[in-house]
Amino acid sequence: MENSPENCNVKVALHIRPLLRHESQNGGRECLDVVPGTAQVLMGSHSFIFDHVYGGGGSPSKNMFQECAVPLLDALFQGYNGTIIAYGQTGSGKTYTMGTSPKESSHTGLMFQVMNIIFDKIQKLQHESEFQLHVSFIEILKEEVRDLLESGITNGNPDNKHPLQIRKASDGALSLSGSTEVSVSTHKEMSACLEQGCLNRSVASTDMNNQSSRSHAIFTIILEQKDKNKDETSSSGLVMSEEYRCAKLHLVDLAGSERAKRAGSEGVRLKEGIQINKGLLALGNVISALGDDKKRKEGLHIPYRDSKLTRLLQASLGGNCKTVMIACVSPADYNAEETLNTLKYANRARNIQNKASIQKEVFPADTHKLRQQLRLLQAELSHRKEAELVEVQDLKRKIDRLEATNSELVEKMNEYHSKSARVEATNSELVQKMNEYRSEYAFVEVSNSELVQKTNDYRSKCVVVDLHDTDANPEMKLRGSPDVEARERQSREKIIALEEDKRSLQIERDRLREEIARLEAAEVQTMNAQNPEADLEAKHEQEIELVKQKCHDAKKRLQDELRGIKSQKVQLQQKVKQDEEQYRQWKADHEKQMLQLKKDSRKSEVELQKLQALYQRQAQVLQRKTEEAERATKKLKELLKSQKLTTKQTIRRETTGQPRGQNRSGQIKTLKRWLDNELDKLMHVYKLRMDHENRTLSHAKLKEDLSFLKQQDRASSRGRPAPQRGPSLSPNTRAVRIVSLESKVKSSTEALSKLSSQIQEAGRGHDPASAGRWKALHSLGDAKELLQHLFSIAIEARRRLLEKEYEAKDRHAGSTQTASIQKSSSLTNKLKEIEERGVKTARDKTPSKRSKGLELQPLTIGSAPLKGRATTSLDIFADMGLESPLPFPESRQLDSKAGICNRPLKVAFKQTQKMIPMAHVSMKKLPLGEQKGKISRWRRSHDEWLIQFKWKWQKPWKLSNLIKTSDQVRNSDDTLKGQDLSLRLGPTT
Ligand SMILES: Nc1ncnc2c1ncn2[C@@H]1O[C@H](COP(=O)(O)OP(=O)(O)OP(=O)(O)O)[C@@H](O)[C@H]1O
Repeated sequence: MENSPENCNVKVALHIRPLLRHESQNGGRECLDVVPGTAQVLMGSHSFIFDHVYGGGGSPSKNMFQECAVPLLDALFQGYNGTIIAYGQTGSGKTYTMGTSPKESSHTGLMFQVMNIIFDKIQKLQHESEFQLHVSFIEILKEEVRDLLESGITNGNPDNKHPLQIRKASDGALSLSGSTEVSVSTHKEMSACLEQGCLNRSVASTDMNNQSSRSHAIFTIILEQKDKNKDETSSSGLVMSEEYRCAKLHLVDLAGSERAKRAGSEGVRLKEGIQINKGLLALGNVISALGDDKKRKEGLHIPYRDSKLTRLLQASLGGNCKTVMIACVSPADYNAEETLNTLKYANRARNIQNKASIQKEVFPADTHKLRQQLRLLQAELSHRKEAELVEVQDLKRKIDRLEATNSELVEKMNEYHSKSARVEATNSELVQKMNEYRSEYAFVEVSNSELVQKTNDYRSKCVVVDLHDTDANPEMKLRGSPDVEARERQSREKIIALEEDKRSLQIERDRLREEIARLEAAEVQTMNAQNPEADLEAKHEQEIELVKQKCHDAKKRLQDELRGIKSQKVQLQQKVKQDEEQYRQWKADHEKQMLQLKKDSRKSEVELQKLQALYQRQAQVLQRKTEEAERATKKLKELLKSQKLTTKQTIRRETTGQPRGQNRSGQIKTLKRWLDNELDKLMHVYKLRMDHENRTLSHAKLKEDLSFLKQQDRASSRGRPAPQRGPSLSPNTRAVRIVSLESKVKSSTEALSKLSSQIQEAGRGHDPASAGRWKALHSLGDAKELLQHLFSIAIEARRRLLEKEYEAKDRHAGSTQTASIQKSSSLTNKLKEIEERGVKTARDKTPSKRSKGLELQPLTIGSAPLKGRATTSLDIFADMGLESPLPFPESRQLDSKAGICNRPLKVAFKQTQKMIPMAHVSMKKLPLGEQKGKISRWRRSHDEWLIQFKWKWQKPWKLSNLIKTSDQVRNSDDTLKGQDLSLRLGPTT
């Protein structure tokens, strides 16, 4: 993924904010001085130099973006990771500088401007590259990493969310598992993410800062780009691979260090402050370790793992990143201590060396598509999840509502129950009262009837008394008695009272009746009132059942969908795995092809070198041959000269009349020498002609090969199927071979023309049928001597011919023998196999019969030498169905050596082969010189044939060895021949 890293130091800029109103009101004075026109800051006796100083007499703050952020943005588009870290005590202006505040004022901060530039750049470069942007926003609060873009966090209350885990990838890069990466395509979308995160960030008021950040925040912009012009296109037009650059820009707003006392923090704020200081301390330690040259060189441990903050900033501090640290300080003198600390750390951070490299990756074409697909699917999945979440929440809300209604109803029901109990109690009271009244009424009735009875009795008694009185004492009646009157009055009063009682009792009875009726009505009403409640209850129960059913259905549906999503996820994972596998496969194939190509090119190079060596050697051979031919021509000339001289001497002798018998033996010798010379010359001409013929043939062959290769080359360059003959060659090999063949053809043409001129020169005046050649013969005696000499030469030639015939016969017999041996050996092998199979079957059946197989061992052993012998060229020819042009007499040595039996005797006798005694080897009969000549002739022709064969069939790089050995043989032959020739020519020349 990465190319060679580039060393770059962490750039440090100092940002001095102005004195705040409350600071100046509290009598705060500025304690920092900036040396004008430089980036040097003085604080008391301390002096610090930074890369840039903004504010407080340094460069204006507005320059900060151009000088600190723009280079990082340029690097981001080149593929480098970048980080901007704002560091400093609480209230020193980090959030203000970075613009990580949800307020409008954040628009002056770096983040807002970074976004502007990024989208401007994308707009400008969109014709060259494809871009994709993602953002993530996290905070480290109380040593826990939290996602600020996760849905569900509101107003910095992420307590209900799980903290993110830091994971280390196989390449050593750290990542946050499960952090939200939002794809953004517009400035608005990105700033919305920033705003959302800022709102979710933990902020609280302290004595030092009204809006103090309680966490370290990291806003990451991930820029993926694909160069449109850098696709590698294959000949078929398919895109083979794509180059991707994926770089990240981290914008870090740290929480400020604070003193609990000055910040006035208690409780939660105090705990937060402790955690913030812990993280910053760890960061300070890392900066110290990295900023200390000595420690760094000694390779001492860097305590990245001491806090989450340092772990996450590991790449930015001493890693693969271009980093700018903005140290924010307050100029107020009562913050001097903290400011000095910040300056010290910032100064140390300048020594930190990062190794930034371009985050480049080459993917196969479909990876991009797959990534997009994956992204789409992930988006769809999250969309679905969200939709499901909404649905579930709806259902939950519904359930809550229903449950509330249900509880209300239950409450009401309970109320009704208690009411009805109360009513029942009242009812029973009433019933009791009614019964009481009834009993009272009954009693009243009884008393009433008693009274009526009594009244009636009285009345009747009074009537009886009156009648009696009137009858017995009329005077009394007249006078009237006071007792009777009193009694009468009493009775009347009694009656009136009773009447009165009766009336009141009747009234009471009526009232009670009314009361009873009312109570009965009330009871009926209560009964009626109880019934709707039950209805309502039943209704509610039904509703609850319905809702429960709905919930159950929804749950089931959700479970099904979840299952579906899970299976989709599994499928996706499998697909991704498959794609990865395919990619791996492709990569492996590609690497294999690359290796093969490298191997081929290496081979071609070696081949080229070998062919060059071969060419040089051929050139040497040609030169040698030319020299040889020149020597031969010279010799020929000398011979011609000597011949002319001899003829002249003879003529002179004849003309001067010198006595012939004087130097007879000398004359005869001269004649013989002349004859030998004549024969040699003729033989030389024949040899030259034969050479010419052979060379013409090989020249034609070379030309044919050359034209075929050229034809092949032309066909392959036009993309047409090339005509095939023999093994297919790579274009490089073919080109090399064409060049070598062309040079060969050229040299062969030159050699041919030289040969033909030599033939012409040597053949001039040497016609075998020419009668002029016998002019030197003057007498029959001379002729007889010459004839005798010729006869001995002819006899010698015949003898040689005969020997050759014998030799040919021997060879024929030898090859027949070899064939029969091979046949018998194959038969033996077959027999062995059959027997072994039989033995095996028998062994499988009865293990005791195993020994039988061992009896056949000699046969196997017998054929072993044949099998085990070294492979010769003859075997190769035999394998290929070819015959050697001159079979080497070694065929006899296949199974037997002179006088030595190389196989078990029994087997040797069984087979038809013969042992060849030493004396029978025809070569042994020949004189040493001739034998050498014969072998060397055979070897020469064999080698030539072999070279031709190898040219045609073998790999060219094996030729050099062959030619080497062939040259060696030839050189030794030439030496022998030279010796032979010199021996023969010695006395003549
Ligand atoms: N360069 C500046 N010009 C004017 N006002 C500034 C500047 N820098 C900071 N301030 C003001 O100082 C106050 C504190 O700033 P800020 O909140 O950015 O500090 P901080 O370092 O982020 O503090 P903390 O670490 O507590 O979050 C704010 O009211 C801010 O408006």
